[in-house]
Amino acid sequence: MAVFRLGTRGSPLALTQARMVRDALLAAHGWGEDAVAIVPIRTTGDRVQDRALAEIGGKALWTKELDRALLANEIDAAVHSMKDVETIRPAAITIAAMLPRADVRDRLIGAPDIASLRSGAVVGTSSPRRRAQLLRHRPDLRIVLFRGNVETRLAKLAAGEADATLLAAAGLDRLGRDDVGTAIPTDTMLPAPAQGAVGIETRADDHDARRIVAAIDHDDTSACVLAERALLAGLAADCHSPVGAMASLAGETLRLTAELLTEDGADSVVGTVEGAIDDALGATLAADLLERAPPSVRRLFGA
Ligand SMILES: NCc1[nH]cc(CCC(=O)O)c1CC(=O)O
Repeated sequence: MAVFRLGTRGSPLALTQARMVRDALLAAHGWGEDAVAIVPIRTTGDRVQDRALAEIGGKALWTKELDRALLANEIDAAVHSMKDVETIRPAAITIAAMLPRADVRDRLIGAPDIASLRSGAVVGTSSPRRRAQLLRHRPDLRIVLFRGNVETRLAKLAAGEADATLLAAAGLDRLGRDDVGTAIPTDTMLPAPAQGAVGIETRADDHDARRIVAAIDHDDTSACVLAERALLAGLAADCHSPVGAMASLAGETLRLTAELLTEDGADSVVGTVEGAIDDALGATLAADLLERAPPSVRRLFGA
């Protein structure tokens, strides 16, 4: 069999995730080391580090170059942090599998918890969700733009560019930095939709690649993350919107909680739905939230 080519971004976290996918494929198919090749691809999001994501085009920063490589048959599959994958994908690309989800929470680094940050403390983040959720609890905080990969952000913090920052536990753990920061409970900060999930995309018409990748799909993770993504679709939102969402499964029952906030965190709306996996829960919750949202929140969403 030809070598299976796995495209990925080149950041340390992305490469680690690609190796996790490679190892899962080797184990599932009983393949030797050389059966899967990791192909790093540089993305716009990696190149531009100094501006807010929304300013440099917002969408498709992390996926555009990987999409192109996939559609040009330069790779057979692409590995992504599902959190960074646009809500609406090209019809020729399909999400073929997800690895078991890691810790979905955010970790605060620089203070034991949000309440113990000093008055007026500077917190570095480029996430509108984290910013809004922090300001809701602590309107006195000063939020500064923090971008770059996980190591870059930790270095900025160490250099004193901020008093604290927030990072996904999943990314820190995968990089072996499980000693860094304190996890924030999800009822204080609802995570980003799809946080902690690694997904693998293939060309929609590549049935061999789909079958190869589907062998490592973790059903429960896929069900939860697809529900969270359906919510985003119902809101016409993406990973740059101040939205938190988290699904969980208890037996056959899927429970989806989400919240929408204004950018300053002053107004918000939260809701939960429960039902069977194929009950279109994301769309139902999106409609419910939009209906109940204060006008200040509703203005940020909707097609
Ligand atoms: N937007 C960057 C990004 N995309 C995925 C992760 C972490 C890994 C994950 O959530 O699976 C991170 C870093 C962070 O938010 O701290």
